[in-house]
Amino acid sequence: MLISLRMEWDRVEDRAAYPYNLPAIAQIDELDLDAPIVIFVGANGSGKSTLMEAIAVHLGCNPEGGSPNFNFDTAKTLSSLHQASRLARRIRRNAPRFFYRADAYHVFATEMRRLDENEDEDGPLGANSPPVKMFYGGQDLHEMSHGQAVIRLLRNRFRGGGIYLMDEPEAALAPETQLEVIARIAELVRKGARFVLATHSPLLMALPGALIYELSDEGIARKSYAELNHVRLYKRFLGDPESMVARLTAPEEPELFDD
Ligand SMILES: Nc1ncnc2c1ncn2[C@@H]1O[C@H](COP(=O)(O)OP(=O)(O)OP(=O)(O)O)[C@@H](O)[C@H]1O
Repeated sequence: MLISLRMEWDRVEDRAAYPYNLPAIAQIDELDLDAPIVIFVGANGSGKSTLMEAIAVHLGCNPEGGSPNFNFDTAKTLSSLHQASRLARRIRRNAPRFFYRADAYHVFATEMRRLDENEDEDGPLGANSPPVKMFYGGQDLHEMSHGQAVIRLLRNRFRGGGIYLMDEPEAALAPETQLEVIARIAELVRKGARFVLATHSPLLMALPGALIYELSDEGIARKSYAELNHVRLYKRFLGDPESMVARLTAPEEPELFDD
């Protein structure tokens, strides 16, 4: 169970620098995370992945994705947010944990293949451990579609009692698969698992019992599903796509839709 992310502002040298200059991060003193599902929603660049990475590092996960046993990195630079914050939590030392991030998925799948092909190197679970792919349904992740792999991960790898971070899990998923993800996450939560998601999906935002934070230029605020900007925009669009597109594509200055 995650309890909260507490900022230690006295450890921050430059509040004007990334990531402390992001309005959402700047506003945090203690962010309540005490819910079975926590969801970060917000515009591109509002700081969702930055927050997710810091939580992942606190949990001992590889910030580029995977479990604590994975150790690869991409060109992405990790922010210092984890050094300036504390994650209060109550979880078993050996509780399974995993950080799925859509943007690093192919690097993760390639790392799994490399570990399974390289017999001289111990897998992430140590010497004589079974091939890593056995934990993902026995198939090389590169041999399935990205979306199929996400479902495998949720079905075969994630367990009740685990803690799972997912950054934009919807990136590869058809809407009907997102509904399957909702069902599987709800089932795992009933079995004691905990989830933290960053998402743009109005489907996943409807996960029951979720504590939802909206990140924006104004900062970070707890919101109900119906209050979320994303949800209101989707509703307006789907309620009348023709006129919204007509207004956006009109030769005169397009109208913005932020109310
Ligand atoms: N290493 C870095 N150094 C400086 N700025 C960074 C760094 N990483 C991210 N940023 C900036 O911080 C902001 C927040 O990035 P972040 O990836 O957390 O956003 P996000 O909410 O996850 O966005 P998206 O929805 O597009 O994934 C962005 O404006 C980004 O350009």
